[in-house]
Amino acid sequence: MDVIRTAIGLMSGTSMDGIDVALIRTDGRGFIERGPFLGVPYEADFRERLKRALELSRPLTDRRERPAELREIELELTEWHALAVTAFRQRFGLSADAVDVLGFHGQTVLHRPDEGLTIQIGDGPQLARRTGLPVVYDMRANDMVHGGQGAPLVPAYHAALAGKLQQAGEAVCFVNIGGISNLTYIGADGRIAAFDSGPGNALIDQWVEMQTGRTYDPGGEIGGRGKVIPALAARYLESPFFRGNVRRSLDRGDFAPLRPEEASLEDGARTLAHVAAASIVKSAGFLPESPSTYIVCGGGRLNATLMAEFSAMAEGLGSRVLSAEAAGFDGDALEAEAWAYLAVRSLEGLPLTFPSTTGVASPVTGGVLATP
Ligand SMILES: Nc1ncnc2c1ncn2[C@@H]1O[C@H](COP(=O)(O)OP(=O)(O)OP(=O)(O)O)[C@@H](O)[C@H]1O
Ligand SMILES: CC(=O)N[C@H]1[C@@H]2OC[C@@H](O2)[C@@H](O)[C@@H]1O[C@H](C)C(=O)O
Repeated sequence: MDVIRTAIGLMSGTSMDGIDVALIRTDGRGFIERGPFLGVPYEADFRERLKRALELSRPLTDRRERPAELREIELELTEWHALAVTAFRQRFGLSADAVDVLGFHGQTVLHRPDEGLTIQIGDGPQLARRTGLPVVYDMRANDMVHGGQGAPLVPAYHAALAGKLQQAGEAVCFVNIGGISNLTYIGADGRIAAFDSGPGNALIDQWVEMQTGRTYDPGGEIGGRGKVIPALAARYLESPFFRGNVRRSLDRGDFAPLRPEEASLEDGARTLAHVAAASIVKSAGFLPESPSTYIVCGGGRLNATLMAEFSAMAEGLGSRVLSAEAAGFDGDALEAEAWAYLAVRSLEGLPLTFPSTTGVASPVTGGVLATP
């Protein structure tokens, strides 16, 4: 029988809003028992530090390079993760020996798949020392070494979850609307296709923050009062990203933010919600077939304006749209759960990525193990 491990996944995504912490028990294959979840938001000052880390990383050409200030931020990020693990353990009464491994994503600070470069900051050995737990980290690198895009990695977990769906026997597609959005299609025959689909919340967040100081559009309420400006939407939707047959993965900075003079607060938020919704539908055109059901996870599912647009577009094409919760999952926890799942797969030497998920030449494992 396969070994079942208890793993905690730690995800700090492109929205840079905090750390998602989730526990699962799994064999890294078909057995998955989902446990608790905790979101640990960053303080405003630290979000600024992360933005600074993106700036500092822009000129880097070697993924191991750490200019002094970037290294400082890496250690601060690692400490935030150690504190998040402590908070999670205390909240859910978990002793140290109740957990077998941590799956540590770190923070992507630069992602240039065309140059074979992806950089995640986060010090795995330091996190292992601070928590006293084994840590699997740096899970994107090996995929790139083998010709993959280095993202998305969550599809392996989506595929495992698909077996639990009532919709089994139909083509389903997980949509993650984070800072960037990505899709995982699982056909009725189990076939997988996955790729980044376009800008998600990051453009909306940047716009709303620039105009109001709030870090996102709560419930999509601001955008709900605006109208779509077609010429601005077209500027994003006519990007070469949506053309050509090779799907590529995205960096947070690949789509330029709106400029203040280009729209009112409300019209900008509405236009960018439209762009996020339409990007998913455009990219879904590259799936093997139109899915019967979309299952939406990530913070973007809480933006009602974005969701109304996406649902109308998808339903117009004959697909049904469900929130992760309606499908029996936790849409906030899913990426962190995935990182826990991938950590266990890494320990087992199982592939994390596949030709149909990242374009890697053949299925490869990944991740580096640090022990306390
Ligand atoms: N109540 C809400 N209303 C509207 N939007 C929300 C709400 N809560 C979260 N969001 C949006 O979701 C974002 C966070 O989503 P999520 O945590 O899925 O992203 P991420 O994991 O950082 O990104 P990625 O998946 O690209 O790595 C926030 O930045 C915000 O834009
Ligand atoms: C390089 C990087 O960090 N990419 C993220 C980002 O955020 C969403 C999308 O772009 C996805 O490709 C990926 O994250 C998810 C968790 C993934 O790898 O599946």
